[in-house]
Amino acid sequence: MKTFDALFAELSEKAVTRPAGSGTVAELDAGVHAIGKKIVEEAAEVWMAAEYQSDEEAAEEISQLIYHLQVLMIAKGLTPADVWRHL
Ligand SMILES: N=c1c2ncn([C@@H]3O[C@H](COP(=O)(O)OP(=O)(O)OP(=O)(O)O)[C@@H](O)[C@H]3O)c2ncn1[C@@H]1O[C@H](COP(=O)(O)O)[C@@H](O)[C@H]1O
Repeated sequence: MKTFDALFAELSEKAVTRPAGSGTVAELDAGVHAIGKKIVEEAAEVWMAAEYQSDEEAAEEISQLIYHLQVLMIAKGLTPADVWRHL
């Protein structure tokens, strides 16, 4: 099972190596404005799934929101430690 840190390491490497066909690379190239819109969209899907769908579907939407938040962190040059220190 993938952890937050493992996904962040994988996405960070893709941002550097830029493999063909990577959705992460495409999203990074689209820029912070586009990533921000994706985050808002995924956050709404999390809300709807939590209120009206199964726990499994809610968990899947939460995983997608985490993914897009990580892409935004990488686009901004933020590390998990930059975030954790505010918790
Ligand atoms: N965990 C994820 C992940 N979660 C969500 N997503 C993206 O977020 C989108 C969410 O899709 P939705 O269900 O909201 O459907 P959608 O709105 O129709 O999607 P789009 O039309 O916007 O693509 C998916 O299409 C994926 O592009 C993810 N893309 C990649 N990963 C993981 O990131 C890693 C790197 O991926 P690549 O960069 O693509 O190699 C791999 O381990 C992947 O498993």
